[in-house]
Amino acid sequence: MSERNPLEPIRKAITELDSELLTLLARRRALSLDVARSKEDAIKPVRDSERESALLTRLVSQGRELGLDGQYISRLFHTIIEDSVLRQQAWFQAQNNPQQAPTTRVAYLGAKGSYSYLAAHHYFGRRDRTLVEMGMESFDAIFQAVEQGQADHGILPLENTSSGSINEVFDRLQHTNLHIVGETTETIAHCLLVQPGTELEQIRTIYAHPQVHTQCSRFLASLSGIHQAYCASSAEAMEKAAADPSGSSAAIGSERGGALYGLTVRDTALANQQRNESRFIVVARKPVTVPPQVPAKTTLIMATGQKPGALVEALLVLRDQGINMTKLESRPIHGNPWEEMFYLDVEANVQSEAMRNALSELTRLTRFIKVLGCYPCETILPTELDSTALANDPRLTEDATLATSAPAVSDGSAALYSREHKFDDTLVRVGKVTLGGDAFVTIAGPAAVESEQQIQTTAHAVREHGGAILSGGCFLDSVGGGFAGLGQSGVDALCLAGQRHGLPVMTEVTQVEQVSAVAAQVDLLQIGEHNMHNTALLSEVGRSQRPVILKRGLMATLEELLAAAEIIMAQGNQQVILCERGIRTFDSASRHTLDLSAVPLLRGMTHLPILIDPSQAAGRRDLILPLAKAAKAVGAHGLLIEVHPSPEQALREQNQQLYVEQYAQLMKSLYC
Ligand SMILES: O=C(O)C(=O)C[C@]1(C(=O)O)C=C[C@@H](O)C=C1
Repeated sequence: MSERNPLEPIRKAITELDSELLTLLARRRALSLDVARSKEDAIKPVRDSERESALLTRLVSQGRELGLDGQYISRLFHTIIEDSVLRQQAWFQAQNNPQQAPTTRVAYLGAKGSYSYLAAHHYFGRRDRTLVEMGMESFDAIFQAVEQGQADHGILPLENTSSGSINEVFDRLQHTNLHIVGETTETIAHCLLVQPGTELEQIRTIYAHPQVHTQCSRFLASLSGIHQAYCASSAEAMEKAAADPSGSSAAIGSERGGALYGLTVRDTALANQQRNESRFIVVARKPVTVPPQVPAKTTLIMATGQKPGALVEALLVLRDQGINMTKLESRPIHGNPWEEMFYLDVEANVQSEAMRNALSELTRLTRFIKVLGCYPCETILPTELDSTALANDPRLTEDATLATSAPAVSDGSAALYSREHKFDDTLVRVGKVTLGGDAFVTIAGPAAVESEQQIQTTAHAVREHGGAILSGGCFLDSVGGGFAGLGQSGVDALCLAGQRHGLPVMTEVTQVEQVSAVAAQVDLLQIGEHNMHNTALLSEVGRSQRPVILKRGLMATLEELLAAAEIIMAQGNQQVILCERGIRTFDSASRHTLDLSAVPLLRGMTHLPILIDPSQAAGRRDLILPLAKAAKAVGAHGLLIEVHPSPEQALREQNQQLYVEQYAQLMKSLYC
């Protein structure tokens, strides 16, 4: 114990500060309800992105002055604002539906601690409603309990980011008179739960719900000699693991659920996908109305009949009314082989004029149509603070008129990359980042992922100074004995760093066999200059559904680069981003010669986005800043920048990776 710095008074001070923070948070929440009251009078929407942006920008800069990093501030305030939005929405909803009782009987799958149980508490907790819990054995029993009046609400999982749609619930929705009255999206953090003291090697059986099996299939496949047993719910799985007298059973479930059964966490993050989320719907006998201040979602089912173009015609109705569709799912119709029922989620209030028009038109076009419910949209996407949005983008859009006559492919039709095939610029979405629009996007990271620590530190710097995507090589050429990359463990470390720092991630693939596994993990793939002519690799990436950066070969003409892009696109993948990274010329003053004229030329020849990689072109740090500025000036859509926490100790490319301070300087001069 330190006499000079005794612990207790410091802890006391922290406890007092934390209490103050809580008081302030409660005051903020009360104010947000005052805002709701004011918006009710003015009929203003709950969400105001401009206000959020202004608020966050000020908080991030104020926080920086106090030594707090921007990522931390924006994450913290997203949670606070999300609470504010959801509380306001719940308040509006209660105003609009005053008949709601303070207590509600909720039917959910499984017993205490199941994911549905947690979702029910989360959803109704926001509404200050007291729950009478009714754990059920099946989805059908939930529907029946609400249909027959034993329960007021049912909560049902509808889809999951790893395992997809829950067909049983979709199918049962075809045959119920219940209404969807709400939704909630929950993070499903699967943990391996055991009795206290049980070690991994003692486990003989793992219990889990079949959906959970699917979501954790990769983790489960990595185990050998362990019996994997299915359960009707995660709660039953936990019950079984807790009741095993030998203590050699484990369950997959949530940490909070496990605690209810006296189980402890042995392993975490078991799901195949980093973002493992489930969307639940809430059903009731009576529909609710959603006030105009609250963003609404409407779910409908329809059968269009089997004439050509029937579905397209129906979807065009939505487009014509300016209604955005967020989900389209099809399920067989029982008794009508090969006929499909379509489920649609649209961002519209059923009482709005657009939706009323759409419904009356759709009634004319479909064989069957029914609104399953209109309810408040509770997926609150964070307002992203994009430093690029602050930038004054001087791109030369008129250069698109440089279009050369579009080349054709062998059957005479226009090449897929050409402006003749598609005149408008392609926008490629990578997570929440858009490449190819007006924004100038910087992708940054080390030449190679060297360790977890190195990529975490770099990710922090990339994010803190406004980088949009984190990059890092994992499979590298080792010509001349250089560092060949960490392979799969590098990809894992890169993804973890991206996840922690809220950045999508990009890495290069060099062999056909890597593509499907890497594409399942990262947000953006890259084909390096040495592989621009590797037709097998181009085709394989073309079959994947990940966007891909295609780098120009050292000795390739622009037409050859575009021909390589065509190979990818011909396989189905239209999300190709081109990258100029220097070509071989007679002059060795810099490693390669950055061909900046490629940018305006390519902008005429293709609709695909174009990036510049000044790090690889120059091969030396001092040229990166001027070349990056030039890239922006000639109309590139963004940059690839190499940055390393200590470049002199880098395992490769020591001369071209920026120091973090240089990277910060570069970002400042590009964006501020
Ligand atoms: O200022 C408002 O309009 C609010 O509703 C408050 C608040 C917030 O919590 O700060 C919440 C939601 C809006 O999108 C913007 C800000």
